[in-house]
Amino acid sequence: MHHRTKTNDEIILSVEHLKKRIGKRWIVQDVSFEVKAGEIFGFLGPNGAGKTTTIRMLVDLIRPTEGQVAICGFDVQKDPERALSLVGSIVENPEVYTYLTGWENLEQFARMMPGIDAARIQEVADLVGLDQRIHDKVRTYSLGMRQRLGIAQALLGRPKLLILDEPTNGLDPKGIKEMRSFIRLLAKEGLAVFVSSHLLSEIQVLCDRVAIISRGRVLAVGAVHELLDSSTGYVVWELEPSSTGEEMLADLGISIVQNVDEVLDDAIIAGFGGEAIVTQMQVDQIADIVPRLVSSGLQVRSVQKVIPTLEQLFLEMTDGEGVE
Ligand SMILES: Nc1ncnc2c1ncn2[C@@H]1O[C@H](COP(=O)(O)OP(=O)(O)OP(=O)(O)O)[C@@H](O)[C@H]1O
Repeated sequence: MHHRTKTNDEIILSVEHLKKRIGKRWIVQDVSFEVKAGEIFGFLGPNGAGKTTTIRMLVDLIRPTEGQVAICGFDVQKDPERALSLVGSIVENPEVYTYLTGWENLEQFARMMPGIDAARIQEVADLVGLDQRIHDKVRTYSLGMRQRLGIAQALLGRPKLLILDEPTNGLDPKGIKEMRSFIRLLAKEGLAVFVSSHLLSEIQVLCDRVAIISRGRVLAVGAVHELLDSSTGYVVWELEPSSTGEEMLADLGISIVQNVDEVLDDAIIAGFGGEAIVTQMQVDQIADIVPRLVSSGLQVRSVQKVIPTLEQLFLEMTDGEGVE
C-alpha cells in the first residue's frame, strides 16, 4: 500500500516457534514470523491473545519456554546485549519525569547509552517533531507529545527495530493521524516497525503485513491485502441480461446472496440499480469468472468487490471468538 524508498529483504526480526508456559498454562503456544527492514508489521489479536507476553519475550523481559528470537541475526537469549542494542521500544516505558523538559529527559536517558551526544538528541527531537517544544517541561505536553517523546527515547540509540505496543492508545483522532504518518516516515527511512494492537482498523490502515494471533497461536501472516483477497467477500455484479447472469453465476458454483440487505450496507446497495446481483465468494475468483460470462454473450456492466474489514476477516478465522 505504501511506497517505500529503502525497503529491502533484510530480515531484522525473526521469531521462530516461540512458546511460553506459565504454571501449567501455555500462554504462547506457537508464534513465528519475520519483520523486514522498512516494513510496518502489525501484531493483531484480541485482549488476552498473548501479544504482551510475546513482546516481553522479544525484548528479553521474560524467557521463552521454547523457541528463538533473533534481531539482525543476534539471538536475544544467547547474545542479549548485541541483540537489544538494535531495538528501541516503548513497551516497558522508561519513566518520564514531568518536572524536567523533554530535552532533559532525553539527556537523562542517553546517560545509560554509549555514544549519544547533544547532536543526536537534537536529531531525534527534530525527527519526532518536538523541536519547538523540547525545552518545555513535559508536564505541559499533550499525551501525543509524550508518546512522541517516548519514541524519541527509543530512537536515541539508532535502532534497526522499533517495537510499539498499542501506539495510538489514548490519542485523539488528530494525534492518531500524526502518529501514523510519523510511523510511516520512520519505516520509509528503513526502520523495521513492529506494532501491536487489538484495533483491527488501526492495523488495516497502517501496516504492510500482519500476524493475526489468537489464544497464543498465529492464525495467519501476510500482507493485509492478500489476507483480504483470499478471504470470502461479497461481490456485486451488474450483468445484462440480469436473470441470465444470475443463472450463469449459480451454474459456476457461486453462491448468490438473497438477503442482500442483511449482509451489505444500505449505502452500498443504493449505489446499484435494482438489478444488481450479490454473490459471496473468494474475490480472487473474479478474474476467472468475468471472461466466461463475456464469452457466453453476457454484458458485464460492472463488478465491484466489497472488501471485508479485518474485523470480518478475523471473525471468519476465529469463529467469532472474543474480538472487540
Ligand atoms: N504471569 C502470568 N501468570 C499467569 N497468567 C498470565 C501471566 N501473564 C499473562 N497471563 C495470561 O496470559 C494470557 C495472555 O496475556 P497477554 O497479556 O500476553 O495477552 P495480550 O494479548 O497482550 O492481551 P492484552 O492486550 O489484554 O494485554 C492472559 O489470559 C493473561 O491473563
